[in-house]
Amino acid sequence: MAAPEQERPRGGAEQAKVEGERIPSVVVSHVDIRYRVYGSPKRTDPAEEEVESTFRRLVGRSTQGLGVQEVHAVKDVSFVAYRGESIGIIGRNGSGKSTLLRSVAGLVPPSSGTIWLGGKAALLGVNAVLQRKLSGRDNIWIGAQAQGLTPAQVRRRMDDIIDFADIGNFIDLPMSSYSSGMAARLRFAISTAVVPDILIVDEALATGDEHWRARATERIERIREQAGTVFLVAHSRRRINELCTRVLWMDDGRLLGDGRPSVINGLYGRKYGKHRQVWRERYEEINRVMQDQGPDAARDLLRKWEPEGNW
Ligand SMILES: Nc1ncnc2c1ncn2[C@@H]1O[C@H](COP(=O)(O)OP(=O)(O)OP(=O)(O)O)[C@@H](O)[C@H]1O
Repeated sequence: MAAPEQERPRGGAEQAKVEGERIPSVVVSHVDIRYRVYGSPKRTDPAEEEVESTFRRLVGRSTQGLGVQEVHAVKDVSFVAYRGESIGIIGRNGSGKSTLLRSVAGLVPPSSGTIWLGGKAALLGVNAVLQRKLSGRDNIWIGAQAQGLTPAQVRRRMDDIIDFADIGNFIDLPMSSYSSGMAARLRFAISTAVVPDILIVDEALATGDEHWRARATERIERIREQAGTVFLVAHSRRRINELCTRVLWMDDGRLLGDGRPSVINGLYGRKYGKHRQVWRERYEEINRVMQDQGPDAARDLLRKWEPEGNW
């Protein structure tokens, strides 16, 4: 793995002295990512944007509008991640967290700048592709082999993966019959069956009950201990505090802060204050309602909070 000019270590023994035994796993150097979009202009009110983004994510309905524009989602971001770190990404909706991590996973090419990886990166996101028409068991076959396991290895690990996903008899039904929480659990179980060098988790922990969260947390912790690097986007600062050794704070596409969770979360809380916290809690509540009662109930709740919204 090459290092970019400005971050190039002095090498050999000198590097070990300077950085201890830290081994870089991801180097992101001056990365910019732009999307071309067809639609209405971006909302500027944070509350509106939050509700809209949540709604889009939950019920999959896109907003309509005219015109072509460019969204500059990630702006000149640079950092180095090391093996053994678990790094939380925080920032308001639309600040570029997912885009940055999708780019680290190789799914979105940077418009400029460079990303070096010291190993294989696996994205464990809400958008990971599984086959909805196939059963959970079939998806394990395909998904685990796609991650590099041999058929014999999949056979050996099958029970463990099924056990971890904890979806009972649904394992032999098509995934189209799964609740979003069940699908997320299966996805998580498949993605973590192989310990990747770099694991990227995008909000997977936001779905599910306390019991599931505890198990998922334990699994992430185990992967982290196995010397990989974990990136985590979560909408709860408590989760980030529990799981991460370092936090990157994205704001309007830029990397605004990088440091220990206690320090960065403190700053973040002061910047966004109470209003922000209210919407974070609402976000979690709407996720729960969506999962337990479905999209109609979620829409009712959104209407109650934001009567002016177009739900
Ligand atoms: N596929 C896409 N096409 C066009 N624009 C996109 C696409 N994905 C994201 N964007 C835009 O890029 C910007 C950054 O979005 P991104 O999803 O990376 O932010 P985020 O911080 O992860 O947000 P959230 O917390 O809502 O998930 C936003 O303005 C978003 O609308």
